[in-house]
Amino acid sequence: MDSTGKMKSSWNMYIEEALPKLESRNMFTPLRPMNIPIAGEGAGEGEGAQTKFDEDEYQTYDEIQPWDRLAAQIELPHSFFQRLLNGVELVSKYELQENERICSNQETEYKKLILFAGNDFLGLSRHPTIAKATAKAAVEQGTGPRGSPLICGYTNYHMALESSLAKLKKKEACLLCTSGFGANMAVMVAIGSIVPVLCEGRRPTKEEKVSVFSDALNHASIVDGLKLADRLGGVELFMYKHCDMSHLDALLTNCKNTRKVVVTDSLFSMDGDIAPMAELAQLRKKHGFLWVLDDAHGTFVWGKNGGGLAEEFNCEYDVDISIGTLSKAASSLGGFVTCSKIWKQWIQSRGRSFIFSTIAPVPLAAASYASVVVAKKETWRRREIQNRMKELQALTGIPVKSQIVCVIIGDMMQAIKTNHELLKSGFYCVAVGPPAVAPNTARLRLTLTAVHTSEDIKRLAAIISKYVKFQVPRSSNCSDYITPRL
Ligand SMILES: Cc1ncc(COP(=O)(O)O)c(C=O)c1O
Repeated sequence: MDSTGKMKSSWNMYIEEALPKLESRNMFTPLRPMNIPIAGEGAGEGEGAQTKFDEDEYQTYDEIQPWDRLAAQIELPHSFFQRLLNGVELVSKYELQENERICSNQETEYKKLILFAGNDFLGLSRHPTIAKATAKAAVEQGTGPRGSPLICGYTNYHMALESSLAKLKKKEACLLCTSGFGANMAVMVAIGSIVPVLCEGRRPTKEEKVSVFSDALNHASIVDGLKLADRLGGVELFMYKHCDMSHLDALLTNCKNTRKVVVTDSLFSMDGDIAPMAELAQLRKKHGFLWVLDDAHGTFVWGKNGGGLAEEFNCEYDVDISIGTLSKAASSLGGFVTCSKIWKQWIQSRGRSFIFSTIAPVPLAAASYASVVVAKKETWRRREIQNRMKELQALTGIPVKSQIVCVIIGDMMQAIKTNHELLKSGFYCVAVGPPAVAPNTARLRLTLTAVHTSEDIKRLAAIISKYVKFQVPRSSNCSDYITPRL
């Protein structure tokens, strides 16, 4: 039992066994809290400590405001726009040089387009409350943190942000990382280092290893993190077919190791489909694995409070480690890991991409904190995304599962052609082809946001319906794709 009377998980006991071994080898790394002195007349010693993080002081709005629309717009240099129409997506050395020339030329003519390719799902990038919080922090505390979090870069802003994220995800603790990519790498490497630390130099037996089961379409940062974890010699890796719970169940059943981890994206960034959350929770009950969820695209967008897809599917307490990013719906920068206190200690001591990297500058930590507050309170943003999803599905017949809509076209040339029609009509989105996605599944990746209007969707749907003739169900395309991409 722990101090709250709850049964301790076997994974927590395992980490508890490993942590003292780190401590005895001086490899345990505590965070060092500190403040940056506030600038300005009359700001004396200790002023930094008085920075207040009171959610009620952040102004929020009940509906869309004029500035919100800017978050859905983008301007392209005219000559680049022309080149896109001429097929610049087919990247060659010449195209690279040409784009560099355009970048350095400072053009004066720009083409304004409606953006359907970004990850600013809530449209927070132009929110005045967030801009104000960012500017205030920059003026008062500058652009530091001046060092990595284990040296001198962990400020009261970072601490407040961690607490707000842990609360949002209903977890004991949170660890900020440089990016979502770094957060995934840190968790995978930390998992991979448990057995080597426990074995203290001895080669582990096959049964002693941690078995990690990863969805075939997981993000590149999970794939790369697992490759590094594998090199440490303490894990055995299994890839299961994309979102295929029968395959995962069979692999888990056949695996005789006692320590198992399942890692999956919650919302797949190139396919727009959602992991079968309820079934994963059921399988966790059956097999007792550690569930690691990368909720990069779900956080702030899904769930009543914006807690993400685990909140949406009512399985927040089944997820053991929830990873997120502040670079998408929060419209800032940085990654984070929410978990138990003991896992946080382990990850901050073993996750090399956390240890050896600086986290967000103070103004961006302030921006992220303001985003968390605004995202939680402005619930209309989540509602509007759902409305846009329903409208697009009703108008096109495309099964819209999330705010990321993947229109599979198959042939890359056809995908580029359709994209040109969208560009001509004033929409910016991207055509994605292999190797980023499986062969013959070239697609348009569209992202819907809270600041798109019904009128945008109507116009977009009219073009898509006219040109996309090769729609095939997404799930059937990828379920057999088990080769890790890139
Ligand atoms: C599923 C997923 N995880 C992690 C990341 C990395 O996040 P970041 O951009 O903060 O490094 C991304 C970004 O594309 C992503 O799509």
